[in-house]
Amino acid sequence: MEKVDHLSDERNKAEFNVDEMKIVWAGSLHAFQVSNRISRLVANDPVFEKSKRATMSRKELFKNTLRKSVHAWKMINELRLSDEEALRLRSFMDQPGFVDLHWGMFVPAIKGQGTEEQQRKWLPLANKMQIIGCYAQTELGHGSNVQGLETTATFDHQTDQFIIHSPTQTSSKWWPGGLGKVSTHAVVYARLITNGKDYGVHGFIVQLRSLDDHSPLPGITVGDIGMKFGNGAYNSMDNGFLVFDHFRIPRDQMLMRLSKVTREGKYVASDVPRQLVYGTMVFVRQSIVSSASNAMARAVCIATRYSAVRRQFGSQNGGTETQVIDYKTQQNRLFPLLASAYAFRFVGEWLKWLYTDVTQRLEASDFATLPEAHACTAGLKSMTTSATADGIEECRKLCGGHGYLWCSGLPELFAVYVPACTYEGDNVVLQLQVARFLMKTVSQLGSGKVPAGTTEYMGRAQHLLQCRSKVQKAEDWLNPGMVLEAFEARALRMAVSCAKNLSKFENQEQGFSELLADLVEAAIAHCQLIVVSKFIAKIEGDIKGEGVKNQLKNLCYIYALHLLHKHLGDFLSTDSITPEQASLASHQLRSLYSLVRPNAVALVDAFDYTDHYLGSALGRYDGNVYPKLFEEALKDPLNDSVVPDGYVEYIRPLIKQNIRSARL
Ligand SMILES: Cc1cc2nc3c(=O)[nH]c(=O)nc-3n(C[C@H](O)[C@H](O)[C@H](O)COP(=O)(O)OP(=O)(O)OC[C@H]3O[C@@H](n4cnc5c(N)ncnc54)[C@H](O)[C@@H]3O)c2cc1C
Repeated sequence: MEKVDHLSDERNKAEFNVDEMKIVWAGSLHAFQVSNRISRLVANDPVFEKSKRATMSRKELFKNTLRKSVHAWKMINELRLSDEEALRLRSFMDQPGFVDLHWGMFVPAIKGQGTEEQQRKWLPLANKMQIIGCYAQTELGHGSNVQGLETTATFDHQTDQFIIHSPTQTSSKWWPGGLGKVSTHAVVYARLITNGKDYGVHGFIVQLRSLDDHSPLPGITVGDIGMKFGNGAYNSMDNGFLVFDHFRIPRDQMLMRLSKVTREGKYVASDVPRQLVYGTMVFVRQSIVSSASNAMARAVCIATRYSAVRRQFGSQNGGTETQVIDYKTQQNRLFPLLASAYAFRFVGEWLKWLYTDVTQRLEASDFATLPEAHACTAGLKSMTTSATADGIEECRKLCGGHGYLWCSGLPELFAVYVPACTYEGDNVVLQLQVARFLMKTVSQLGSGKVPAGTTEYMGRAQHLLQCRSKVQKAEDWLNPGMVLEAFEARALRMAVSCAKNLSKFENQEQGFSELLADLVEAAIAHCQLIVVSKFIAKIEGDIKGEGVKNQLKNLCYIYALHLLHKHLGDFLSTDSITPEQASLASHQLRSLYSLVRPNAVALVDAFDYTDHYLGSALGRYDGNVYPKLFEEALKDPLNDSVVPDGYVEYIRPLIKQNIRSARL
């Protein structure tokens, strides 16, 4: 049968080379080729089928995850996939599971915090998956406040062991992914106590389950914490609890790269600087920012294709109705999200570079840029995940009623994505770390210390505190210098205003608590400036492909001007722009929407997502939405029979007015 493409008209309208844009989106020709090949490999393998997840019981879903994970592992080995290809395969498999934590947290923790000897012992086992690990930090009583953790690791001089213990119910480990049912080992964070002194929280490698029959070792109680938000969704993951009852591990299972305990029980800090741990944190957070762009892109791809297919109102003389994507309200909600997907992609790319830079500097014992790198990754993790979670929900609404159907792919995407606002640091707590860093930077202005990296603009404080925007006509908002100056002035003025208000308090900490909300706003303004500036840097660079750069320029200014519009209060109250300039920005934004409109479908095609990965009846490549919706509906277990179970017991007695015969 000939394939229909309901979106071919849309694709024909594109004013740029989509294949070249695919390469820009992927980051390089090589990255595109890997993603393209691996995503199709996954899509064509029946084991990776995922459309029935919503109707599976928790146990079926969990077993299905085990099956997929082991099948993926087999493919990785048989096809001798590289680390990069294996990572892509797990990501296109698109089912949260224990492997995410094994590769994403357990292995990096050993690499970052283990001595060379410990790495030689544990990494080969982990790399072959002969042991499966998780990352057990959070407890029932404490997550954000890591220093408040209660689990103890007390050194026993006589046996040369640590005794790991959960002294209270609130000290039970609670949340670690992969812990509940699968992991054989964990990196456990506990308070190190030796010679009666508490040295604070440290990491330990702890075996949890027998490698013969998988039963928990004596002294360990472990299980799953129960169902989470949304059907299917994140419930494929066995987030777990863990209670220790005086469980013993050999001394050499303390992760000893940064500090160690000697045979005599002496605590010795190593000469390896503590800051090295931050390198791992920068790595994990940059990968979260990349995932944010992926999740945003998935949601936007679904909403854009469906908005082009869906028609409501506007028919004249029996003609076709208006595509909902042509409504300016739809564009005003959708196109900034499309622009955000690209913006987060490029800032994620830059963060990868930053990670390499930080690592090289750390190796040369240069810690100068670390606080700035740490603050900016924390802030970007927070800002991009919050915007993405909100963006997915907005895309669901953009798809009207059908967006609420499971088979739209959006409810599950939201349910799986939204905890990214909480794990790896609660988003508000992270912005407060950024705010502390900003307050410190402001307080040092004038001291001769020159702000660097993403705070470089603060070095131009004198100018930025006084300057007036030079925007005079709408097109001026397409001038990178003018856009950047408005964002820099706003961010700096908000930070300086917080610093001034803080200085009114005698007690700085009390002042900080009072001003928390303002401080978070200032931190967000700083992070938005980073994303805007990295997008501008991207479009000012060398970009190949007919029309590609033009499209990216349009998206870049949509991203910036939409933020300006959304946070107009900040821009106006800090006097960074005038009300007239704000209205010119809105005018320019509307023109940009018109430029993006004919390219919208091609711009989401550039993500190169397979229908398998999208998992959406609404976002299908061919736009053949309505037959697919029917097909999905008919698959529902309720439609297995025409007359439902329960008819005889309940419906019939009700309509026959014979309730007494109902089996209650
Ligand atoms: C799906 C999922 C997977 C997870 N996986 C793991 C894992 O593998 N391993 C692991 O160890 N943990 C894991 N976690 C736990 C996660 O890391 C913590 O939940 C997270 O760090 C937040 O901490 P919390 O739960 O203590 O939140 P809380 O800190 O209790 O947050 C509650 C509220 O208090 C606010 N708040 C807290 N402190 C402050 C402050 N100083 N100032 C202002 N407001 C504040 C927060 O903003 C939030 O609104 C996972 C969590 C989830 C949801």
